Amino acid sequence: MISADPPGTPARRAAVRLLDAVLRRGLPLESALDSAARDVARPEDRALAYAIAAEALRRLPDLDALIDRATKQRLAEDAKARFALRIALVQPLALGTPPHAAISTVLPLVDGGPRRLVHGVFGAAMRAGWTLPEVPTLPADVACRWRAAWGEDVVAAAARLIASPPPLDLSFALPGPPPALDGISLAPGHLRLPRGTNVTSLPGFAEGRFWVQDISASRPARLLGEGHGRIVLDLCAAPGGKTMQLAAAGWRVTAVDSSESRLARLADNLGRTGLAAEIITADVMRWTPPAPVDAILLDAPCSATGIFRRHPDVLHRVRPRAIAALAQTQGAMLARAADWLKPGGALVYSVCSLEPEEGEAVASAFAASRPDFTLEESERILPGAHEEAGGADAFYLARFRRN
Ligand SMILES: C[S@@+](CC[C@H](N)C(=O)[O-])C[C@H]1O[C@@H](n2cnc3c(N)ncnc32)[C@H](O)[C@@H]1O
Repeated sequence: MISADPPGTPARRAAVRLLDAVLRRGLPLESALDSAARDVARPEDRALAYAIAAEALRRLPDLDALIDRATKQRLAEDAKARFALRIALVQPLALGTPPHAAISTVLPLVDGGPRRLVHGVFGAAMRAGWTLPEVPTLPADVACRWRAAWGEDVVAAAARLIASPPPLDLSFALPGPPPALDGISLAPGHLRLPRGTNVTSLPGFAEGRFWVQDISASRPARLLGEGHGRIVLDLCAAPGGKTMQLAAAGWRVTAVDSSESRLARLADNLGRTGLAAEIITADVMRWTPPAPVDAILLDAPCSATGIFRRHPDVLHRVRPRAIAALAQTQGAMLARAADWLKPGGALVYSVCSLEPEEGEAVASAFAASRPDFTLEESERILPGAHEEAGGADAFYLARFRRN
């Protein structure tokens, strides 16, 4: 059977399914893609579906405000028409899609349903020339949580950051970037290129001269310094940004992670960069190393609310209960890992979270329960850091020393 739908419709259908996966089922955007785009064959169309859904999540409160302004009776949060309108409106208002291309590919998704309503609201918004605010509005519960933790300035900086995807940050195995790349360096071994740069086509990528890693994500491994052949456990290591940094800094790295698929990416990354690490597939809560080690980096599983620019889904699906559960896991992992360290060794704990329950609170509970450890250094990276250069992910990191 030949479908009469316009060619771009499957990508929009996948975008609606992605929104549904995040907002109604609480799934991460990235992991929902395969299922949502199951009938989308071309990689470009999958990428388009992802980009539309991600942009709708960045702009959700503002899109909903427009929809509410144009409807006499407020649509339910999970109404089919609201989902279709979010996907239709975000395209001309934030992605530069011509309005007719946006609406003609969305209307087939509501055939036999609220087609007239979707068409009417979309047309009204276009005719009235409504726009989205330059600085997006954060979801109210998230703004309230971050305001209580960090204050109004941080909430405002976070809102400014979410307006666009981040620039491309590279980490280099060798000091100093190759001269062919023109960007800004914010730290030794770091180079920032404009957003949208295609990393695989850069000179030096195939030869493994660098890997993609946000400037903030490169901070935890820097806290361990040069390895000089000493042994480090990289716990929760995949896909391996910190493993590569540690190997490049002269550590003998054992990388442990429970996810086989993520470890496969780590192995690919090592293969491309020519760096070495022992790879172990294991649950950190069950595994034990054969002997005490010189250093440990625990980049623990977390809410990932610090990387909301890349993963705007976290703004809509991470709730306080999940944050509390993750903080508990982090504390348990930290307590377990601490016993594997030689006296004098360093233990780095990090999370890409913007929740103090996951960073500061876990580190202070650990420090209070382990007098044999000293907190030597800690850093909280908040939205607003490096803003003039394009921003940075939010992180918490701490280095403890075993006395
Ligand atoms: C923040 S990511 C790690 C990022 C990585 N360190 C890097 O720099 O590329 C957290 C990782 O923890 C892993 N993980 C979660 N629970 C785990 C467990 N119980 N044991 C081992 N790994 C676990 C996940 O598979 C995920 O790869």
